[in-house]
Amino acid sequence: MPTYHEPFIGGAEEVTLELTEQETAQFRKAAAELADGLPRTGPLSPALLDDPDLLMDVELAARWLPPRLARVLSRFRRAGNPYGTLIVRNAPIDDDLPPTPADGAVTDWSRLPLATLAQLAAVSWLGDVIAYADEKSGHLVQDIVPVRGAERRQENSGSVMLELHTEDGFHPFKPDFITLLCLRADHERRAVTTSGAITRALPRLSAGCVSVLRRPLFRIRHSSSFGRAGGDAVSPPLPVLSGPDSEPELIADFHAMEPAGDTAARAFGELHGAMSAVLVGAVLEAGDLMIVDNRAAVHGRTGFQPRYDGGDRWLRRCFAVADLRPSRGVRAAGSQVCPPLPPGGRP
Ligand SMILES: O=C(O)CCC(=O)C(=O)O
Ligand SMILES: [Fe+2]
Repeated sequence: MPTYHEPFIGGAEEVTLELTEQETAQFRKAAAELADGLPRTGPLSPALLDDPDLLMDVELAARWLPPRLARVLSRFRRAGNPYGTLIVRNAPIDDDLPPTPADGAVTDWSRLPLATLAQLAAVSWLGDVIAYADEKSGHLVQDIVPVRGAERRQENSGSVMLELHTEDGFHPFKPDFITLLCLRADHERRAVTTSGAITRALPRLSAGCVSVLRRPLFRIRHSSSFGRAGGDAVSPPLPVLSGPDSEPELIADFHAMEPAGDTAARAFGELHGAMSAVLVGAVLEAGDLMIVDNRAAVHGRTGFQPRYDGGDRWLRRCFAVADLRPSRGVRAAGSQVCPPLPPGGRP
């Protein structure tokens, strides 16, 4: 009788940078100085972040990040690493965190200025921040929390195992980098954020499989929030692999991707097996910042048990693209937010 085996998930020590106390203090100082420049009266709306002057200030302040961190981020942007993943430990976050929001969004982040600006500062070393009106209200920094009733959804509001995926693989301006800053771990430390890099999976794939994965035989169903008006939108047929033989780029989603025909389905199954064999991951703790190169690796998460008691797992997510220009035709002037996808999915 076939039995289900949890995939082996390797440790992420090789890609982890643990900041020293001094480095955390230096990072905190840069974020705190930015926070001091924010309006001080009334609630701070997340929409405030979509402001070219503020993002410019963030970029300038990021020059004062600890040099060891800045170097690692800059190198990752330029050259990546074999895991397509970085974990920075001991990033600064706010001391007096509010309860984890039950409904999946914080509309006032006046108690989260440090975490917010620290994350944006780190992101500015990777590229330009980007967001999508279809997703989490277009917030540049988004709250990722378990939502009651959504437990079984293959989305970040769920708490069952989240299948490996490219983030927004169907989107013409998908992110190049995903950053996840943990404010609170799950109660039982069961939620392992995983990633699988194509360069590490590649040696396990047959030549036949690779050639099928390079053909446009794979469509992705849009996440429920995107391009909804026309019903269940799907992407045009895409190749899973593209680019150089030894270091290809990857778009894959083991929940939402539909291979066309048996040959494509077999190749996709082979890729899933290979990815599952090379996974690395970590239970993210408060102050852990995980960064995934969305072109080089897929990511996912093991299941966990939410309690909905205000102390649940809470990550904050922020995306970057290496080049903001390709999306200039769809974004409003001065905004980093892509408008809703039309029903067909293409702007
Ligand atoms: O919850 C996690 O660790 C990852 C969630 C995820 O895939 C995402 O927010 O994009
Ligand atoms: Fe994701």
